[in-house]
Amino acid sequence: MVTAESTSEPEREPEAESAVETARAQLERAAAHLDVDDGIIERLRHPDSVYQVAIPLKRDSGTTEILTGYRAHHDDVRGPYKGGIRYHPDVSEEECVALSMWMTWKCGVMNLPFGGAKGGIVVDPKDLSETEEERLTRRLAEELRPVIGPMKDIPAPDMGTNPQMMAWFMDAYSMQEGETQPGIVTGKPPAVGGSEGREEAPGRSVGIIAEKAIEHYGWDITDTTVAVQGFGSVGAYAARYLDDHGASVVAVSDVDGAIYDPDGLDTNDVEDHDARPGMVSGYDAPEQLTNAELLELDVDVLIPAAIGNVLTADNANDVQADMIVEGANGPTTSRADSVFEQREIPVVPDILANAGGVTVSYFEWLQNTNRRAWSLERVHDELETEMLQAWNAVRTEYEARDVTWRDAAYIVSLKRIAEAHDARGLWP
Ligand SMILES: NC(=O)C1=CN([C@@H]2O[C@H](COP(=O)(O)OP(=O)(O)OC[C@H]3O[C@@H](n4cnc5c(N)ncnc54)[C@H](OP(=O)(O)O)[C@@H]3O)[C@@H](O)[C@H]2O)C=CC1
Ligand SMILES: O=C(O)CCC(=O)C(=O)O
Repeated sequence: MVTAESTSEPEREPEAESAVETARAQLERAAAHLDVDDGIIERLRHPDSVYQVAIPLKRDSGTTEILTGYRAHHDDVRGPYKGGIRYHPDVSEEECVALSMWMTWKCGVMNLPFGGAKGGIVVDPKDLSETEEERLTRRLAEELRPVIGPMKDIPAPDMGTNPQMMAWFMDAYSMQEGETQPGIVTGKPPAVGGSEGREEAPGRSVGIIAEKAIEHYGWDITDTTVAVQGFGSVGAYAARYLDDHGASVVAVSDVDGAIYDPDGLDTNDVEDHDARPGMVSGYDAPEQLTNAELLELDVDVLIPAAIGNVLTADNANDVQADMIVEGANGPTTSRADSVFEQREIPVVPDILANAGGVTVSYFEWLQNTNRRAWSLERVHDELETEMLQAWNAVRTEYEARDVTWRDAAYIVSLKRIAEAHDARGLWP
């Protein structure tokens, strides 16, 4: 006999795929298409090293707190480690490792002479005054000194960090070295050797790649609707780029929620995270939505550009967008990816779409090395050239092998990285 109890739906646990599990599953899928030594793949499943630091922060109130920081180095076979520093309460060793892996693939797909790193501090930046931010960032630069350097590991901004913090970081490192070392960090303000165009670069590249994908599917950008989760360095510039190029950006969000206008928002009128964090959800728009509702809007292009793991097995079947372009790092779990593949919803991956940030960081590092500053126009032109080259390389694999866009981007990158490992040797 079937009892009421046995027929009731078992409560489903939310999907709990970790960022490292996602990153490894993505690597293994791509590796299956290539003839790469198993030893190299096994090596690339792990970071080279992870450095953990305890950072004393003297609060304005006079009390001292000990915060935890990490710097994960994934691979440097093609050049110095490169990747951002994140200030966020959810930072963990595991997350830094996954993010460092994505940096390796990102630099590979862009053909940049860098490897992958990522770091962060477990802290809510909204709880820090400006003087606390400065003390914390200077101390981080001192703590990380043994593992960073302009030819060794070059940090940059990520979630919760900004150009001013990069200037403090550069100053603290330079004071320890006894000489000005602008090339220790990228994403600085132009006054201290930062590149014009770095701040908007990751969002701009998301816009450039989304435009190419729209063109690839034969859509008209002026008939394309877009929803963007997150309105910071990546989300705001991506939304504004697409808005300026004729798309209708109908929804954007911050941590507290989303705003929606079916006729299209004026994205230049909405204040972004850098201008004033948390202002999006307070904007006077026709409708307010939750972040979860934004992800399920019936739009042409969905751009998750805030945190990781937002598209999971739990909501992938409810996503109504016709295409996803990843602005954030790791917004899609591998199980959600499988659902999208089955539903024939293309997912243009983070390692290609948001790679404009590290690409302009590379330009900044070149400018620092040569002590020359490039014009904004030159940065924009060279970024566009690099993004189109990467897009063409990925599209070639996508069409030749009949794989997903993510697999295609990984294949481009992994080929280059495996070839470098092979050439440097030590593989049986
Ligand atoms: N900065 C860079 O150079 C690059 C960043 N990335 C990636 O892009 C993503 C965003 O980074 P970035 O734009 O720099 O970050 P920012 O700190 O500049 O902005 C983050 C935005 O996301 C919102 N947000 C934060 N938490 C949540 C949440 N739980 N749900 C919804 N929205 C949220 C913030 O809202 P609020 O304003 O309320 O805080 C803010 O609008 C990250 O995954 C990062 O790794 C990728 C390439 C380069
Ligand atoms: O500019 C950089 O070096 C890295 C930016 C970054 O952290 C990222 O692309 O995720």
